[in-house]
Amino acid sequence: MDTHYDLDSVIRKVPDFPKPGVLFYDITGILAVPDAFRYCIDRLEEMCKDRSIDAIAGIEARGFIFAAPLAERLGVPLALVRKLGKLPGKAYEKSFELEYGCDTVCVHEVDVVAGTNVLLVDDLIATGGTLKAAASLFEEHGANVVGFLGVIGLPFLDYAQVLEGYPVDVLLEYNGE
Ligand SMILES: O=P(O)(O)OC[C@H]1O[C@H](OP(=O)(O)OP(=O)(O)O)[C@H](O)[C@@H]1O
Ligand SMILES: Nc1ncnc2[nH]cnc12
Repeated sequence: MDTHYDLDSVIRKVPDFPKPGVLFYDITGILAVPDAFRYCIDRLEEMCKDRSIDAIAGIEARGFIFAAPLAERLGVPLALVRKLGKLPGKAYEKSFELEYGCDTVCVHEVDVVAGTNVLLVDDLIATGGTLKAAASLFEEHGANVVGFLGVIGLPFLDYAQVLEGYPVDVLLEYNGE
């Protein structure tokens, strides 16, 4: 078992960013402390033990930071779920609503392999809209979404309801101000 690290102590809380009324949970504080970052990846890896995972999908941009080292540790391919206009190859697209806006996610068609088990990874899960849209990119083309992993969960924004039916795991939860 890894030594516990108090992640809350390094996550900065920024009121009214990027819009009035939003309390922003800033993971850059985790990245500034190697022990904290390593602890996150250790814990995420632990959560993947005894699960059948063929690939990791990481969500742009902050999700990439955690998804990439996790995929490398597990020895599985990493698919990048990117915002519109960023992928050079042929891509599937899906639009969705955010806590503070609207967006479109895309994935290269070649990274969606029918019949494979994909685990989706992000830094933070709020409404669950991003992950739900990302999941549909895979499921609509024959891949299985086996669950979602996040560093931070905001359950008061009801992601559990949006992602109902899937395993959802986070390292720590915040319940609003
Ligand atoms: O559960 P949801 O309500 O969908 O919100 C969570 C998403 O919002 C944030 O990304 P953001 O779109 O701010 O992009 P960034 O990672 O590029 O900063 C966060 O990194 C998640 O991807
Ligand atoms: N409150 C929040 N803090 C950081 N990232 C977010 N993504 C969506 N909501 C967020």
